[in-house]
Amino acid sequence: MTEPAFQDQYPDDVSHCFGCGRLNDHGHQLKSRWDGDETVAWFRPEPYHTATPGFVYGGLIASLVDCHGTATAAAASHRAEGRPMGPDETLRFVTASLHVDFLRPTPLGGPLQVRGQVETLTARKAVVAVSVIADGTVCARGRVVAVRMPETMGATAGPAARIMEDAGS
Ligand SMILES: CCCCCCCCCCCCCCCC(=O)SCCNC(=O)CCNC(=O)[C@H](O)C(C)(C)COP(=O)(O)OP(=O)(O)OC[C@H]1O[C@@H](n2cnc3c(N)ncnc32)[C@H](O)[C@@H]1OP(=O)(O)O
Repeated sequence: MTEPAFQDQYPDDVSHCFGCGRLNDHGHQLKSRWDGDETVAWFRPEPYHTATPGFVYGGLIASLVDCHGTATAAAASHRAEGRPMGPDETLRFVTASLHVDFLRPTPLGGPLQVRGQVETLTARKAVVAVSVIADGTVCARGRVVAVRMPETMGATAGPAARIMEDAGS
């Protein structure tokens, strides 16, 4: 049986993210999982994710790197501390820094593989290298610095909570 995705184990209060929140009907709902010591997610861009005809919009690619990076940080932290992921056991990470190099145009039409590798991990911070691969070719490389989420960013903390509530999510 397939392991549940990291994002499907996030508690409800951090599941509204546009890139990966399972409770965001308008978002990408990215799903990341372990693949040995690396992490992997698959995403098929739609025609409305176009940059120029036939190629994927860079902002979409950046959001895949972002959400796969922070999910990898959370999962790696759980693994390092020997704590299973789950809604009651939360090590939450947000993006402090997001860097993306677009190496070559990313073709639209097929699935993209997003792979993550933890470069460094401490209790408070993870640095994750992420590759975006189309049909075996690395089209973009990114690096995410993910830091433990401040309390002020929880779902009950800001106006976003009210916006999501109003939207019925
Ligand atoms: C069951 C499983 C549960 C899992 C559950 C997970 C839920 C996971 C939430 C889901 C949601 C998805 C999330 C999507 C990813 C977003 O898109 S998140 C949205 C975008 N990000 C933000 O809005 C973050 C806004 N920024 C902040 O709140 C604060 O600046 C931060 C990032 C928390 C950092 O706070 P700070 O007080 O500056 O941190 P500080 O202690 O100074 O630094 C900590 C470390 O980070 C480094 N650092 C800080 N900023 C930077 C930077 N810009 N560049 C490089 N390094 C930096 C520092 O140098 C320091 O490094 P060390 O000295 O430890 O080596």
